[in-house]
Amino acid sequence: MKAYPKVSKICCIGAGYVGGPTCTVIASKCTDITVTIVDINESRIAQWNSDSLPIFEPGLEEIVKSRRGQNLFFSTDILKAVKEADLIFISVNTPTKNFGVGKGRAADLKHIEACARLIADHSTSSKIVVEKSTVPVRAAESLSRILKANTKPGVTYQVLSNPEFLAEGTAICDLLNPDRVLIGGEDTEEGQLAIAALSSVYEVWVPKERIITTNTWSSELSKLTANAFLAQRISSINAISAVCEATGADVSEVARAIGMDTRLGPKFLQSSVGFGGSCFQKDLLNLVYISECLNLPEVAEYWQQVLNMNEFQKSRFAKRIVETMFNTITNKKITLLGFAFKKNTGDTRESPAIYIAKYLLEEGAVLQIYDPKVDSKQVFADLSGTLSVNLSEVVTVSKNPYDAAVGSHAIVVCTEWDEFTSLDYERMYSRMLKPAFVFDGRKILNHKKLIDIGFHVETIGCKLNNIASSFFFQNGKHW
Ligand SMILES: NC(=O)C1=CN([C@@H]2O[C@H](COP(=O)(O)OP(=O)(O)OC[C@H]3O[C@@H](n4cnc5c(N)ncnc54)[C@H](O)[C@@H]3O)[C@@H](O)[C@H]2O)C=CC1
Ligand SMILES: O=C(O)[C@H]1O[C@H](OP(=O)(O)OP(=O)(O)OC[C@H]2O[C@@H](n3ccc(=O)[nH]c3=O)[C@H](O)[C@@H]2O)[C@H](O)[C@@H](O)[C@@H]1O
Repeated sequence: MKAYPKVSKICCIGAGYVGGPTCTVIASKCTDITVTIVDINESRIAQWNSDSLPIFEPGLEEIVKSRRGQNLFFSTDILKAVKEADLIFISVNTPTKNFGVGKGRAADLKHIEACARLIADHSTSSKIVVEKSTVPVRAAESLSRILKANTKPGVTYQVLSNPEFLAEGTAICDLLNPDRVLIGGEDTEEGQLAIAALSSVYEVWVPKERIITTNTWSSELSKLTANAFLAQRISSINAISAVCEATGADVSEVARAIGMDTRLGPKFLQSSVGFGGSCFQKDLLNLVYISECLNLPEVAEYWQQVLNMNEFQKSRFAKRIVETMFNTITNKKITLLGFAFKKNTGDTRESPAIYIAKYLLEEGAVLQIYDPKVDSKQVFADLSGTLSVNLSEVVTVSKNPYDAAVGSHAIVVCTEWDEFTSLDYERMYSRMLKPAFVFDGRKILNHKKLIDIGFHVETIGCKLNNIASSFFFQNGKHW
């Protein structure tokens, strides 16, 4: 068996949050490889080819602009790119199934299967096919079977698992300097050669000791496990935040104290309004479903609890807003700062802000929303559908935070954007009705300073000494 020839043409199917940045970085590091990123979504490809990229990711635009048209191409001509490539990444979406068996939990693999069939139908030369999307364990088996059942004479396939661990908002740093690159493949000579071929692409910039290889199933399961552990840490600290609120302990102090234990480490201990993003919930649901299918109900229940705790955290926070504002927010204007699921991204998928906004709207509030990277079209799309209110009458999306505060009773911080920490809160306060409330769902603001200004401040995981606002209630004075 000969080694695979050096990879010279890569096709990436799926120009989303993973396919776009991942293959852009490959193109920038491996200038001798032609990288073509393809998608069925024509407008997305048009945006990748324009000055206004379809996703915001710090550092991405510069790299795209430096390689686009050189060795990096964005195209809707999927067949051409597939035919020409010797290595194909499948980076399509694998959302939670919303119909049929496994509805609401299993991963929907229809896009992966469509790619497999397209590759099998149109390939006239051998390919390494790489699962980049997050998939259930043993998905590569189905992929392999579809490819092999439809193989043309003289064409062979090797299927590898190469899950992506980048986080949005830090994708480019994560890709340039990954903790590890994981490649799973068959334990056969051909499988090992395919692993070596993909590894050689990463070795251009990733130290070899950080490229780890496993069997295919371990690689697939490691991705689900990594996300499950990360989400579990957030749910764990959020569970403790509820205990803190009931006892007078402070979750930030607890997180600092436990995080200095080198066995635990300080990362992913930021208590919040709850985790969001397109993957934690989806991948946990998938792990729960797989465990149930494997007749492991105790395992399924264990991981389900991480999700339950996240729901509890979001609803606790939303209820607290209403309770604090005298148990009624009907017709009250509330300013939402942040709509993205985390800072440095415009992505709103599963954003806790959507949950909070819907809850407040159901309670009769009027929302004035500001997020530096989420436009009003996206906000209205995310809030549409489930509510019994006429959205355009009760939601305004502002271009700056000061406009969003005009006439408002409360500020609710849903996303930890850095710019929210340096706003002029005296100016915000002067535009608001009194008493003016701040609900800091991300624990990023200077609470003491806000209380000194006159705000009543509530946050996650600690009781604040709102002396200034108690004074207001005692004296009934208008501020
Ligand atoms: N978003 C993230 O930060 C991360 C996502 N992942 C995983 O990567 C995968 C992709 O995620 P995202 O990039 O966020 O999804 P996305 O929704 O942003 O992008 C997926 C793209 O695939 C395209 N597509 C779907 N079917 C296609 C087909 N048959 N032919 C051509 N294009 C097709 C869609 O039009 C879409 O543009 C998922 O499995 C996800 O779990 C893994 C790590 C990080
Ligand atoms: O598979 C995926 O999609 C990716 O999912 C996450 O990345 P991402 O969702 O982009 O962002 P995170 O930084 O993990 O944040 C997820 C959510 O948890 C929240 N979070 C994070 C950390 C923390 O300490 N506290 C906390 O509430 C964030 O605000 C956000 O809402 C993982 O971190 C990536 O490794 C993984 O590749």
